[in-house]
Amino acid sequence: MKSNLIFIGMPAVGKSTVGVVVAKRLGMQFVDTDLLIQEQEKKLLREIIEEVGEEGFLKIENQVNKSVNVENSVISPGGSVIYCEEAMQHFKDIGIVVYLQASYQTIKRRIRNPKKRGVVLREGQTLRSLYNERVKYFEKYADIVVCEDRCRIEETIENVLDKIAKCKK
Ligand SMILES: Nc1ncnc2c1ncn2[C@@H]1O[C@H](COP(=O)(O)OP(=O)(O)OP(=O)(O)O)[C@@H](O)[C@H]1O
Ligand SMILES: O=C(O)C1=C[C@@H](O)[C@@H](O)[C@H](O)C1
Ligand SMILES: [Mg+2]
Repeated sequence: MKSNLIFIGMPAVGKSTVGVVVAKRLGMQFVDTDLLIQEQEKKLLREIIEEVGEEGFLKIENQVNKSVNVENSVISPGGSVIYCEEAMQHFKDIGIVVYLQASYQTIKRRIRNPKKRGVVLREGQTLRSLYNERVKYFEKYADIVVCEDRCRIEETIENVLDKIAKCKK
C-alpha cells in the first residue's frame, strides 16, 4: 500500500523543514534519510563525500534509501537521491512522491556555498548546471508538484497538504 510521502527537490528547497511539519500535521512518522546515512557511516555527509567522492556517496545513498522500510511516514531524502535509480523505484513503490519546486534564484539565495553544504557537484559543475540537470529527474519521478516560490514556509505546508488531500481522493 502507498502509505508514505516522499519529498524530492533541490538541496535547501525545504524537504526536511517542510517534511517534518507535514508529518506532524498528518499524524505520520518522519524519516530524514540523510540522518540515517550519517548514523550508518558515523560521519557527517560532507565528510563522507570528501572521503569517498560523489560516486561513492551516491552508492551509499542508494543503499540506505532503498532499504527504508516504513509505513505511514514522511520520508525526506537528500537532494541527490534522484540519481539513485533503485532507491527511487523503491520510493515510487511505497509512496507518493512530492516534488518541492523552487526557481534557481530561490535555491541560489539559500545555498551560498554548495561544497560546504555537501551538495554532490562534479568537478567544475556549477549550481546552475546542476539545477538544470536535476529538474528532468524531479519531473520524471514526481506524482505531485508543489511550487514554493514567493511562499512562506507555512503557505508551502498548506499547499502540500491541499495537493495530497486531492491526490488521495
Ligand atoms: N519558503 C520556504 N520554504 C522552505 N524552506 C525555506 C523557506 N524559506 C526559507 N527556508 C529555509 O531554507 C532551508 C531549507 O533547508 P532544508 O534542510 O529543509 O532543505 P532540504 O530540501 O532538506 O535540503 P537537503 O537536500 O540538503 O536535505 C531552511 O533553512 C529553511 O528555513
Ligand atoms: O543535493 C545534494 O547533492 C545533497 C544534499 C544533501 O541533503 C545530502 O544528501 C548530500 O550532502 C548531497
Ligand atoms: Mg534535508
